[in-house]
Amino acid sequence: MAEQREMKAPWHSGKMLCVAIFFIAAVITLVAISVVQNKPIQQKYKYGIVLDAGSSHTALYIYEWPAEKENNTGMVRQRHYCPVKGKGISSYAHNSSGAGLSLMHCIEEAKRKIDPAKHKETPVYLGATAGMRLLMEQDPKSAEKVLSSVKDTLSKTPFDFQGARIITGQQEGAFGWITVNYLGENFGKAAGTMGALDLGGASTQITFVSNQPIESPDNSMDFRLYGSDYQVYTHSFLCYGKDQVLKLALEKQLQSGETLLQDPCFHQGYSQDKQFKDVFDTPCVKTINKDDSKENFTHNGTGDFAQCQSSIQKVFNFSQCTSSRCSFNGVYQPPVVGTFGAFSAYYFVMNFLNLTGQSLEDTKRNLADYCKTPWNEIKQRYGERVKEKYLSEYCFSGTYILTLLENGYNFTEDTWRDITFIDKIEGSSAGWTLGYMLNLTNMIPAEAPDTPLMTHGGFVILILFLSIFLLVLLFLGHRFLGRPSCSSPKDIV
Ligand SMILES: Nc1nc2c(ncn2[C@@H]2O[C@H](COP(=O)(O)OP(=O)(O)OP(=O)(O)O)[C@@H](O)[C@H]2O)c(=O)[nH]1
Ligand SMILES: [Ca+2]
Repeated sequence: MAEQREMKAPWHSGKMLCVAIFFIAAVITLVAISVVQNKPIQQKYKYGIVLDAGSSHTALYIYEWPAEKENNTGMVRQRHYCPVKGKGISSYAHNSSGAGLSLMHCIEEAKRKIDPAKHKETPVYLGATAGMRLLMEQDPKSAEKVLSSVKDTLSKTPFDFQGARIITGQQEGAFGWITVNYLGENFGKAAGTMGALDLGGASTQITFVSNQPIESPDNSMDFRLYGSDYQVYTHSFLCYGKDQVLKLALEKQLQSGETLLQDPCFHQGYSQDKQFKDVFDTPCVKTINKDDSKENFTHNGTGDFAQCQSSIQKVFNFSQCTSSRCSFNGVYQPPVVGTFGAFSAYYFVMNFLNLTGQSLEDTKRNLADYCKTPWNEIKQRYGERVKEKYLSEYCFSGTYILTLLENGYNFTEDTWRDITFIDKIEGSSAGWTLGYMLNLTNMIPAEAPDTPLMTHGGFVILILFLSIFLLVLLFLGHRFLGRPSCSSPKDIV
């Protein structure tokens, strides 16, 4: 009996412990199950649409991101790209209603790509760049009509239309810089940011964080992003996109009133009759120094890189500079520093010419070889897969890119290595559109978002692990130590 009394107290406390453990395990398991059930494993996505109304063409981008992580860097990704058929919206100056209509095919595609239940909450933005800036300068009434036409079309879509406007060159540069650094997840990190080089058809932008104070307020933008302050140098050169520079270069060569143009930037054997108005019909070409009685000129190629470079240098003014240092045309620019991502036409051209990832010297040598290749050989080699207009211009465009980077922005043999020619980063195109949308939807916070101590998945796994651990503990306790603790009184006797 004495033995029985001695055993009674441990049996009672053991039973209590046993019940407590069962209770805790059950509660934890229930919590874990409810956590798993309440939060679907499948992410909920949000969408945003941006139309890039460029000078040469318009493109529609659909972006998507997990709804619960919209403030984290690198979360927004490009889901879909739709190139609008035909030319840019500024080409509809004399047929403005055509501008809105031209977007319909891509809008229909966007409707199919995005879940109809999400259409109403999906913002759509249109930003127009240098082509519309030039049209606004040349013919503001037509520019307004073109903008009204695209606004009209976009406001009739099921999406949440947020406006169609001409963005400034400064915004274009800054948002391109935000895009590449957002996709590269560079914000808030010690490693620093990447500069952005964008070459369009009608303008070109250079944007980077300088290691010197920025002398001109027009070229300076301040951002606080993810807890870090950035002072960015940016400049957009209107008329220095590759299509407009071609017109400037032709105009310089046509100034003598010739109707036969021997052009070193085109391949030997290339010969095309062209209209003077195609060269002079732009506000970028100011001097109208032609013989009005003649409509056409013959454009012949001679294929000489060195002469092409000297001819292109004439479109830059290197002589006037009122700041401590300039790029060209009297525009202040601090020395280039850090890495750069070069996209849009920089990529199209350098990728076609296979000139990415080479030293400046090799790039020049290879480009010189390409330029001196006769036109019929070029057509034979690439004619099947490349549009003839693009094909004829690669020697000119490559030479312009080298001249702009080396003589214009002052990249050297050394800093040339810091330039990467990029098309996409992690599947999303490099360009201003993503940065523009992130800004307008307030998705780039000034401060780094509070990171939860643990991800949702990690929390679920931890809870399950703890539950299993407690059950194992209970089993072991029961098996080896606690026979008395979780057994019936009969067993003890
Ligand atoms: N070779 C080649 N050129 C292209 C391609 N796509 C566009 N281009 C040309 O490259 C130049 C720049 O194109 P984009 O970056 O789209 O220019 P954009 O946005 O229309 O012009 P901006 O308003 O000045 O930015 C233009 O001259 C285009 O005609 C391509 O796939 N291959
Ligand atoms: Ca562009």
